[in-house]
Amino acid sequence: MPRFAANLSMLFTDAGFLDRFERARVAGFSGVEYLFPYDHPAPELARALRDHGLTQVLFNLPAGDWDAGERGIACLPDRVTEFREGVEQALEYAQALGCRQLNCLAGVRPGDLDEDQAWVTLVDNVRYAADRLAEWDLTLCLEAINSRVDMPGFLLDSSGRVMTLIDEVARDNVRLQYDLYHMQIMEGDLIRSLECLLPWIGHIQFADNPGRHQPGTGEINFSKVFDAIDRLGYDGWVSAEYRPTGRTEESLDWFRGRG
Ligand SMILES: O=C(O)C(=O)[C@@H](O)CO
Ligand SMILES: [Mg+2]
Repeated sequence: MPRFAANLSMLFTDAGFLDRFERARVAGFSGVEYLFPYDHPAPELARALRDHGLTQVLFNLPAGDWDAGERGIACLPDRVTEFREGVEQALEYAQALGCRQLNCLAGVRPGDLDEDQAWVTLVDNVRYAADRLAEWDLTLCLEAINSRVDMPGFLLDSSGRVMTLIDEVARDNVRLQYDLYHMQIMEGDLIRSLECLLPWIGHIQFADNPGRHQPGTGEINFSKVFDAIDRLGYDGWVSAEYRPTGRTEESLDWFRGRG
C-alpha cells in the first residue's frame, strides 16, 4: 500500500488550520502537507505535528502573492532576490518541521516576458535552490501543473518540460513532483508514464478528474494506479490533494478500502 499523506490545504477545510492535523491523524494518515507554512510560527506547526505523531511530507517555497493569483516566482527575472530570500525562509521551516522535500513552483510567464529569459531565470533559480537544499540533504521537487484548467500560462505544464529542466539543471537532489490530476488532464497514459518516470519522481499527489474531487468521482482508475505505484516499488509519499465533495471523512473510501 502506498504511504498516503493528507493535503491540509484541501482536506478537512471545515476545521481551522491547526485543527486539521488531529483530523488527519484520526482519519488514519501519518503524513501531511499543505501549500505554505509561513503564516504560522514554525514552533506552533512543529507542536501540531509532534502532538499528533505526523510527518511533514512537503510544502512549497514562497510563491509570490497567491491570493493575487501568482503561482510561483521562479521564472521571473525581476523577482530573483525575493526567490532567494524565500529559499532561506523555507529552509528555516523545513528544519523546524523535519521536512525533507520542498516544492518549487515555476510560475506563470507574463505575456511581455521573453520565453528564453523566463527559462534561463528558472534554471538559475532552481540550481540555486537545489544547492542550498543540498547543504541540508533536502530534495527539491518541481511540479508539472496543468495549463488547460487550473493554471493557464504555467511554465512547467508537462512532465516533459520538467524532465528537460531536471536534465539542464544537473543537480542530484532535484525531482519531479507527479500530480496524477494534472497529468491526467495534460497527458493521460498515467501508468505507462509512471513506469517511465519513476526514477525521477520525488513526490506524488492525486485527485480525480474532472472536478478535482476524491477518487471514484471521475475517470481515473485509482485502484489500478495505486497498485502500479506499489508494483514499481515507489517508496515516497502519495498525497491526497483533492477537494472533497462533502465532509472529508466521507470521501475516504479509497483509503479505507486499502486498509
Ligand atoms: O496545485 C497543485 O497541484 C499543488 O500541488 C499546489 O500545492 C501547488 O504546488
Ligand atoms: Mg499538486
